[in-house]
Amino acid sequence: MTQDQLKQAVAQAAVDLIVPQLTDRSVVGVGTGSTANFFIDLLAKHKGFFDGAVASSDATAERLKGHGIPVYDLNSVSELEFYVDGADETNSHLELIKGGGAALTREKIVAAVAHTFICIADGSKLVERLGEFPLPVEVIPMARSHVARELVRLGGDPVYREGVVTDNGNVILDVHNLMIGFAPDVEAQINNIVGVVTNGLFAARPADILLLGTKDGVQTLKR
Ligand SMILES: O=C(CO)[C@H](O)[C@H](O)COP(=O)(O)O
Repeated sequence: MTQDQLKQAVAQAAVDLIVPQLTDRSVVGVGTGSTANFFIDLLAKHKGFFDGAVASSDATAERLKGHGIPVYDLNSVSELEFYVDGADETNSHLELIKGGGAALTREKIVAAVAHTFICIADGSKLVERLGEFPLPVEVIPMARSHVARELVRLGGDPVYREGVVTDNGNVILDVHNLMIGFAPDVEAQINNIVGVVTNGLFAARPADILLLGTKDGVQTLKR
């Protein structure tokens, strides 16, 4: 199976998991990226059986609207049963690295609100130790150099993602070669640097369910 077929399989598994639990009042949190896009396209076949969605990026909002799925501002939604999103890396504790698509901050916000965070990923994303994928950090533009110096002090090699501006008007530093020991501590330490909006470690709020696409089928891992 190709990587895209694996992504499609996990997207379908997420639809199969959540759709029977949705009502006409349900609002679904939707992530960003190619795996999330497969999910959106498959979820759209069930529109009308749920109320709408909250999007983790402008791109996702556009795709949802393109399918005729109503998109709500998170502030107008009192309850979010599910958040479905991809990841750049996951470990067996369902701690993640996200932000390859620069949407990490809104993704983290929507994940924080949702009761159940379902991560959908092809098997290549499962790693023993997080950190081979450079850790994205969203930074207020004027703080870029300061944050980069602090990240070097933490042992990382930050690289400015040239030409990328997030939906929030900020910039991204991708941190290479960072030793991620206890992920919740590293997440908090980086978020404590003045000028950091957030970083792409999802350890304080990991996924609840991981649907992992392998050549032997979709595996379900739970925390
Ligand atoms: O965090 C993300 C976007 O900010 C994505 O979930 C992550 O980059 C995975 O993307 P893809 O599904 O295209 O492999």
